[in-house]
Amino acid sequence: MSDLRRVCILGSTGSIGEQTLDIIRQHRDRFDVVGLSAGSNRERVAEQAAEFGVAAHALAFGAVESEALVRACGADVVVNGITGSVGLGPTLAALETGASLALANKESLIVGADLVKAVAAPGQIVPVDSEHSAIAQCLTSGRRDEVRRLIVTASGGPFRGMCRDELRDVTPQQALAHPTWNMGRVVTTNSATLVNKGLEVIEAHLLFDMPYDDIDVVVHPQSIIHSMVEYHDGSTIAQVSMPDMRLPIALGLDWPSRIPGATAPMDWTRAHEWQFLPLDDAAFPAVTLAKHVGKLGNSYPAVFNAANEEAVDAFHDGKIGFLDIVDTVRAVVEMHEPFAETVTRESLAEAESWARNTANRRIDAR
Ligand SMILES: NC(=O)C1=CN([C@@H]2O[C@H](COP(=O)(O)OP(=O)(O)OC[C@H]3O[C@@H](n4cnc5c(N)ncnc54)[C@H](OP(=O)(O)O)[C@@H]3O)[C@@H](O)[C@H]2O)C=CC1
Ligand SMILES: CC(=O)[C@@H](O)[C@H](O)COP(=O)(O)O
Ligand SMILES: [Mn+2]
Repeated sequence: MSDLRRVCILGSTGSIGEQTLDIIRQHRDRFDVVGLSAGSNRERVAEQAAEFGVAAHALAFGAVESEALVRACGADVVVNGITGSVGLGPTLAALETGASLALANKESLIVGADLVKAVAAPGQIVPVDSEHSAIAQCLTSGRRDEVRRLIVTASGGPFRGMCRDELRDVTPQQALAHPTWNMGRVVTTNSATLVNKGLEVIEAHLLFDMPYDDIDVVVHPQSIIHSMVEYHDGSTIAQVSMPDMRLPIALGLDWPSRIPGATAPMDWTRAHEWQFLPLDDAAFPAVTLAKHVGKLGNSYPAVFNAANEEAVDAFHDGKIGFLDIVDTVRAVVEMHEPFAETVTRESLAEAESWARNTANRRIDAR
């Protein structure tokens, strides 16, 4: 029996997926790829399968097929790098198999919070999102009952420093020019609106059981400090590294072991400065809105996310302006009434479908 760690990569053709394969390419003596899935990019998946020796029956396309793959491939660790709330089924499937879940697909945890937490064993979800990986690393410095606050850092995105009026006419191309990270289209747009930071506050609450009022956001344009934990003795522990997702992905593959050379270390011989700024809530209200839906719970976070996914598409299709993204999300959230007292897969699907239709009706009426 081989002692290689068996890895299944969902969303293998995307930014997270490709970077996961980069790490495995350097460490073939530690990892074996046993499954690959994507949305539609068959050509790239075929190339990856040939390079990593993955059998044709261990390739899947689409969310439902990814779920079946996870159940069949016998992975020790499943990397969920799918984009969007379609990642929920695969996340639940991975947890049900008992595999470790290296979670980049934050949407699945946020929309399916109660369902995901009901099936996840303690420590089974290893966050790959850079801020949450940072917090997980910082949390090893003290006891949980000694933690006072989590401080989630935000780059501020490409429009940092702009007021609402200046944001009105920014273009999709400008929104995709992230100052520090090279990522897929949805998460990059969400960074520009700060919806990503809102989702990350909910993600932090769910992963680390911290009350919303003890989770702060601070703008740190350099993306070198990936987040921080403040302890009750006044000490703050920060995780510092270059903005390179290969570090949190590598930790996700074999937590808590570290993989040598996952990223280039900081160069401390060079002068550089770090800035910390308060969030401009008037220009970027998405974080406050996300905290509000997080506190409401039930299907509200799913509705927030689904409306945002529709609005992001509409923005890139030229149907709405940049400010309309969060305005649409807010309007849909304000109209929402949960379909059930207790969340189920069915009630979530119903709420998401309602949110998408409501968002699109509002978008089309413009
Ligand atoms: N990129 C990053 O640095 C970071 C990303 N994340 C999170 O990781 C996730 C992935 O982001 P990112 O890699 O940037 O996104 P990308 O858009 O680059 O990649 C998305 C991947 O998901 C696949 N996919 C899309 N739809 C489906 C579907 N219905 N079924 C199966 N697979 C599907 C795509 O396949 P195809 O190519 O065939 O369309 C692609 O492989 C997101 O949740 C994001 O928020 C979090 C932190 C950092
Ligand atoms: C790399 C990563 O984790 C992204 O989710 C990142 O957080 C985006 O940066 P900002 O949302 O801070 O602009
Ligand atoms: Mn992040």
